[in-house]
Amino acid sequence: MKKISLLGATGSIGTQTLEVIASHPDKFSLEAISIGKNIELGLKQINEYNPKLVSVQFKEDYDKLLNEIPNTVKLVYGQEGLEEVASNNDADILVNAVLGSVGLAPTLSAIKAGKTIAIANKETLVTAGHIVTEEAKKHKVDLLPVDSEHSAIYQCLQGERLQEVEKLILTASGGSFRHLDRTELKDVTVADALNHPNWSMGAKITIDSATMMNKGLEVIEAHWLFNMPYEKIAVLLHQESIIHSMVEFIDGSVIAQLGTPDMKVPIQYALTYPNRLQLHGKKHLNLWEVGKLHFAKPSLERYRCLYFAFEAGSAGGILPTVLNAANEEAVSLFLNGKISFLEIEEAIERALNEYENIALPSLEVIQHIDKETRDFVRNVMASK
Ligand SMILES: NC(=O)C1=CN([C@@H]2O[C@H](COP(=O)(O)OP(=O)(O)OC[C@H]3O[C@@H](n4cnc5c(N)ncnc54)[C@H](OP(=O)(O)O)[C@@H]3O)[C@@H](O)[C@H]2O)C=CC1
Ligand SMILES: CC(=O)[C@@H](O)[C@H](O)COP(=O)(O)O
Ligand SMILES: [Mn+2]
Repeated sequence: MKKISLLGATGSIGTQTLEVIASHPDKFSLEAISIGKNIELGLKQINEYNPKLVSVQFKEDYDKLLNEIPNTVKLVYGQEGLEEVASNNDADILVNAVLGSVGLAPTLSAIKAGKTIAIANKETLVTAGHIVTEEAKKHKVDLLPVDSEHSAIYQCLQGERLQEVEKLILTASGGSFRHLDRTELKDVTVADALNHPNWSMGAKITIDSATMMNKGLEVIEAHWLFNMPYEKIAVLLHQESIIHSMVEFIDGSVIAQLGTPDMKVPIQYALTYPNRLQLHGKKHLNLWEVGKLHFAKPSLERYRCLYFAFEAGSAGGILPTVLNAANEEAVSLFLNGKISFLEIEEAIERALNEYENIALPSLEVIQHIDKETRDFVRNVMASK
């Protein structure tokens, strides 16, 4: 029986993780969950899954929930609550499916507690990849990718040697505006941007897919997870999202991982690794029905965010932190109707131009610059 704790239980990855857990009650049990603002769903999850430890984001919700949950459940809240769910319980594995760089401190707590981490929370690796991977190495903790592309690459690399890799090829759907050129992006709406062609996901990552910052963050995530230089990471437009990513080797062989777009596959693989389990209710890929797959080279002029991510990632230091924080803030402003779609990339470019680089930033510096960048983006976009 594998004991699981889950950060971000009420989100898109979180709810799918709970479904995977529920579908194999003989294999998995749930120890602890964190909930953000969605207390109604969180309460349902507590009653259905009966975790021993629950964290909520806000003190007001903590006070409210105390009288509504069984007294066998320990309730905690805030940043410390996230860290407790990540580390202070009997779980063997933490699924980190929280959104944003708020996931960094709990990830480090889980590593120090020796928990294996199934990581969906890519912002944590982008903002502090050198610290997270160093700590994981030091504490001999496995970081198992949940992101579909990185899970695909992880699967392609089984039994292979990293030094025989020529290139990691991350596939990208192109997002909700892939059929539009830049002049047509001026007046696109939030509702249009949230309409991803292939995946049903949380709002922030869906906007990231539309700007292609998602792929940019994934390039940096791949750099850290697979210890691969940026020159050996490439992005390929693939509109069907059936090939989840590929690895090219020095002899010219290319190994790919394919499947229908369904996040339960990489979630479950991270929970069962190195084994596999039946995935209940899944429609398997039928290439006879699919017929054709399409590929194209993404233009870095069209997808500015992908360009910024390659630049910031390659420069390293504090710039990936700035990139991530500026993006988180700009996407939030866009979702709240405060800025336009194209202003997301404008905000990120301004933030990147604002900072002198700092080599090998400490955790404290990262946390400071993360906050400062968010303030900068809010102020600069409000004063336009
Ligand atoms: N969705 C997908 O298919 C994929 C997602 N990912 C990555 O997984 C992560 C989660 O994405 P997704 O599930 O789509 O996101 P969602 O927005 O659907 O869910 C985010 C979760 O985090 C919680 N949360 C958000 N902010 C805070 C906070 N400040 N403190 C505590 N909890 C918080 C939310 O709580 P609440 O809703 O209760 O407020 C929710 O449980 C992201 O890093 C994303 O890039 C990677 C690959 C695919
Ligand atoms: C499901 C998943 O892993 C997402 O990150 C997905 O890749 C988004 O799709 P695109 O970024 O390719 O549009
Ligand atoms: Mn992905």
